[in-house]
Amino acid sequence: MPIRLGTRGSALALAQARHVASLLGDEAEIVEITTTGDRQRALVDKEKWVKELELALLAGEIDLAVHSAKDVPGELPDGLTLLGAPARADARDALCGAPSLEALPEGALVGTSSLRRAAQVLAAREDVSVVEIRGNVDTRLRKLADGECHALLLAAAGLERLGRADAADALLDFVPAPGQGVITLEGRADDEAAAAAARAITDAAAWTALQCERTVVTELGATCHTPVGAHAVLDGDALTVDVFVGLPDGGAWVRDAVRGSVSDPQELGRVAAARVLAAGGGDLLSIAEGMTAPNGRSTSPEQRGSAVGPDGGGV
Ligand SMILES: NCc1[nH]cc(CCC(=O)O)c1CC(=O)O
Repeated sequence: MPIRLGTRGSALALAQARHVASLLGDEAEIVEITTTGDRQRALVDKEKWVKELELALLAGEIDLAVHSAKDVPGELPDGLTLLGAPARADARDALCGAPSLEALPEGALVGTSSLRRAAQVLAAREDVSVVEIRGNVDTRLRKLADGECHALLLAAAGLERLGRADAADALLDFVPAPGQGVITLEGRADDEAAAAAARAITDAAAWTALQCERTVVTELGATCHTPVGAHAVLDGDALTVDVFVGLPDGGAWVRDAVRGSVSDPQELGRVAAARVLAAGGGDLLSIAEGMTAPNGRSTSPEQRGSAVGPDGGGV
């Protein structure tokens, strides 16, 4: 029996599924999951696409769901588990339309729908305005070309996988989203054959980093309403995780990097989250949770503060 890989039908999702299929070789088959009316009604917006694949897994229609790891929520449904991840692509955020953040004109419109990217671009350049640019990667690049914004923030990994790496004019030192650049495989907890297939194409560094970054998110109690970044990097026996928590308007943030042993990525995630919470990250998370404006301009200027954090670090 071939391994059935479930994927969404977007260009990025299909590119990721084809990549996984090529790693698995002959025994993989791609099953494109299209949204059925009945199922869709039961689902909430943000997690819709991940949930759709999870329902197909639970129904036995597919054996492995192929996801962008950063879109996978912290909590998985009973009976499902993450089984592995192939080697990570570039985890960084890319700037399209300008050679650097410094080069953006005064008051430039920067397109993103990510609170995390908004928080970090506004922390670096408080004069710019964040505009919500939605749609798939090609749609967003077209909106940039059409002049709807001066520049666009996108994941370098998504651009690469779509053959559009040329559109990245700079790679930023923002803290990436947890799991950014990682493709992860989800399966049924009792499916040994699927687990073995996922294990065979798993890259230890990507998988270790993902465990650490996902632990940071759950320990922070972060949601999709809170700007949070976490990026773990292996260096021999050491694992370093860089964590960012901020307000969507860039007015205050905490960034801290913690180094630990590669042997316990979850423990490092717990330590890093505890440090960030102790440095004021917990307050930022509660304030951010209460802010609703997607462009991050819902707070008064008085709430703008200076950076805090154990390292007093900057973005
Ligand atoms: N939220 C959409 C999404 N999910 C994964 C990627 C890119 C691929 C990756 O990060 O692995 C993107 C596009 C983007 O953020 O620019």
